[in-house]
Amino acid sequence: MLQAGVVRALGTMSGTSLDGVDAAVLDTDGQQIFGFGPSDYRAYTAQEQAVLKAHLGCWQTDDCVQASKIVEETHIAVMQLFDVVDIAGFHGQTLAHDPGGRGTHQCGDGTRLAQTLGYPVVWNFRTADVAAGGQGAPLAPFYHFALAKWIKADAAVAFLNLGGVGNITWIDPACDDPTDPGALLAFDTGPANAPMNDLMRNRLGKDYDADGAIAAQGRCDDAIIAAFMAHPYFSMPAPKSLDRDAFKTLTQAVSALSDADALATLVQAVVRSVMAACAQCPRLPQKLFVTGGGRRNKTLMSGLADALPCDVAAVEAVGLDGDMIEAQAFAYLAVRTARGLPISSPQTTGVAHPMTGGRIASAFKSAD
Ligand SMILES: Nc1ncnc2c1ncn2[C@@H]1O[C@H](COP(=O)(O)OP(=O)(O)OP(=O)(O)O)[C@@H](O)[C@H]1O
Ligand SMILES: CC(=O)N[C@H]1[C@@H]2OC[C@@H](O2)[C@@H](O)[C@@H]1O[C@H](C)C(=O)O
Repeated sequence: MLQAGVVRALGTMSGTSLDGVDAAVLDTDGQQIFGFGPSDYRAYTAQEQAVLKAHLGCWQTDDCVQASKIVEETHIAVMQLFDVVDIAGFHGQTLAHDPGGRGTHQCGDGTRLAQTLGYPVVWNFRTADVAAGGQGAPLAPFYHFALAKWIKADAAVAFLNLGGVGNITWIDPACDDPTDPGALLAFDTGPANAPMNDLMRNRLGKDYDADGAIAAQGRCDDAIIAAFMAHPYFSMPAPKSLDRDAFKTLTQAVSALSDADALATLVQAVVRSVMAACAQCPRLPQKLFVTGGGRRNKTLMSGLADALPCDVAAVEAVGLDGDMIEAQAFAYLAVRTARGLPISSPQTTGVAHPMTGGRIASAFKSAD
């Protein structure tokens, strides 16, 4: 049983970029943020990454034993570096996501983590929402709402996460609770780093286009962008969510271009999808705070700043750590789950009512 009041929660995230495990400590009561603790990161080796990639699209636990083992062991290794943890949130690795069809699948067993680490671990965050008719994603938005309060935002703001996939949360900080109908609107914007990373890996054997340096040399192919923006996803009303590889046609379309032109085109695809996302927000945010590894891509950041009619800045501008927001989010959601508070709502996943979610794995093996 979690003690009352503010607790020390450790959150972990292994995102769709497949780059590694982020882990971060948050002091919270499940509603307010009281402070940030230490954080750490464990990169996947090229071999581990290849195994995870080979299991993308896998739905059955029995078919992804090797991937689950990698996810569990890397998480345990990084989580063991932290002391004084009251509870942890373990997202796992999304291998497949099809909320309107087969569901959503994050691999990794939270019970193994809890029993090894000796504290309760909340996991399986997305399944209940999908079972109730929601998208199961994005789930960071309630944490983004708490962050808007933490930075004392006094006008509408948005957080844009640029991971493998992009997602945005628009927030009205005048509201008191994230489940208030007008408090926020959140959804996946489109592909972000995943297509660029895949291109870098396949063509140049590198993880990513550091700082967007190669993209900066290229020219965007406008016909490819026009075809990309005609995808029905962009006119679908929010909330909505995406699987990592939902835009395979974009990857195929740039395959005949030079490295620089292909990357410049993929950067522009992100910029245009974020423009479309801003147009779907209830009103223009005064500021757009960018989090996730994509904020380090200078070509992408200057593309966003040029294209959007609002201020664009990395979250570091307001004293936050853009590498750790998602890990902190799962620390926050773990405490909400332990306290019986909702973690999703009609405005975040499209589920009919605010929903609790997540399973709590106890540190102790059950007697049977
Ligand atoms: N210096 C850099 N220049 C360009 N891109 C970068 C740089 N550093 C990181 N990135 C990009 O950010 C990615 C990692 O981002 P992040 O950690 O936010 O992804 P993630 O945790 O998988 O996210 P999500 O769960 O949101 O998909 C890298 O794979 C790379 O594409
Ligand atoms: C199914 C899934 O894992 N989705 C991820 C992915 O990565 C970014 C975007 O797509 C977002 O919807 C989500 O992650 C973040 C942490 C979220 O749930 O808010």
